[in-house]
Amino acid sequence: MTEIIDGNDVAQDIRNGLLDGIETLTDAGTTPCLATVLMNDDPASETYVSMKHKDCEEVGIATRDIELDPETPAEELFDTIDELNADPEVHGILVQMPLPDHVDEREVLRSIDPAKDVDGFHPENVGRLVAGNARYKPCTPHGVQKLLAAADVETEGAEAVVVGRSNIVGKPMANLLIQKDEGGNATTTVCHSRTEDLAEKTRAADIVIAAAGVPEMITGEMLSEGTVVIDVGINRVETDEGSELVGDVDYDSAKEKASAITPVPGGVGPMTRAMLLWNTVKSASDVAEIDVDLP
Ligand SMILES: NC(=O)C1=CN([C@@H]2O[C@H](COP(=O)(O)OP(=O)(O)OC[C@H]3O[C@@H](n4cnc5c(N)ncnc54)[C@H](OP(=O)(O)O)[C@@H]3O)[C@@H](O)[C@H]2O)C=CC1
Ligand SMILES: Nc1nc(=O)c2c([nH]1)NC[C@@H]1CN(c3ccc(C(=O)N[C@@H](CCC(=O)O)C(=O)O)cc3)C=[N+]21
Repeated sequence: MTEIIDGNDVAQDIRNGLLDGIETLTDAGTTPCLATVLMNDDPASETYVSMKHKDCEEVGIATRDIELDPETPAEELFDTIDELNADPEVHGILVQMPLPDHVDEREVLRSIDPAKDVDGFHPENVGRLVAGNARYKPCTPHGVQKLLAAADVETEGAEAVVVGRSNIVGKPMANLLIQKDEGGNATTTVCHSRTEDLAEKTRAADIVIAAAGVPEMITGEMLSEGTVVIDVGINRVETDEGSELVGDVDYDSAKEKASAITPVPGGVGPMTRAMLLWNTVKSASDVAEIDVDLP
């Protein structure tokens, strides 16, 4: 039987596991607070940001909701980030990607106070992650680690294949998998668009993590029996019945081979949001100098 790993369930467990810590911090006068900055008109981004706010509300994390017109001069975005950096009540800052073309994404990531960079995208935090001294694990790869742990998948000694090498998913995922740490110690191969024979790599894997942004590209035919399949992809495709959300994995054929698999939606997506809350609580706990148990 193939185990369907339910990301909504695991994410709910994470949120529940944060409640005590949030209460402790709030009672001590430090209510964790996440600020989001949205500067694009993409309806999907608006949906994700509003889901993040709803999650925060559920667990008692305060929020700031900043929306800038996509035409806004870059200077104004930097002023906004500076204000949030300086605001002692704000513990996490998330600037929703993508940004408009006239805004330099790297400059934005550098401008966020690394202590409030709950995405973990600031170069200082990227460096710390690579050096094995992470301050914030990036939310999506961290969420994948939690999903694997929840499904009792042993990463130590496993052959892991990550499909995709982006800065937000593929690279940090591979970094976590090779860490000498729980949820790491995997022998990890990173594949990308120039990989010669992808199917040869995925067939040799115990764990396949698909983050290519190509709808349903990983098929059952590319997998060996018993592989654990984590589908990070979120692609909106048009079908005869209207628009539909699909992953990077061809779910039906992959499910025939996999020992465990994540669905889309309801897999990695909710975990990304849960780990954002996790990082925000960690930030508040660091500021308050109060240790709280994190799930
Ligand atoms: N569930 C969640 O919470 C999140 C989901 N996502 C989703 O995950 C997916 C990946 O996102 P992201 O990393 O930002 O995407 P990017 O487009 O930044 O990166 C995609 C990567 O996949 C590689 N790739 C593209 N086509 C192929 C191919 N045919 N074979 C092998 N590798 C390929 C690219 O290679 P190259 O470098 O050579 O171009 C690149 O490294 C998207 O569907 C996105 O929507 C993203 C963030 C969070
Ligand atoms: N600074 C920044 N940080 C991000 O973490 C970030 C970003 N920018 N830009 C966009 C991507 C994408 N992303 C998702 C988060 C949650 C779901 C999610 O919750 N998905 C649900 C619902 C999907 C739906 O119904 O639309 C699911 O898969 O079940 C999806 C995608 C975070 N991103």
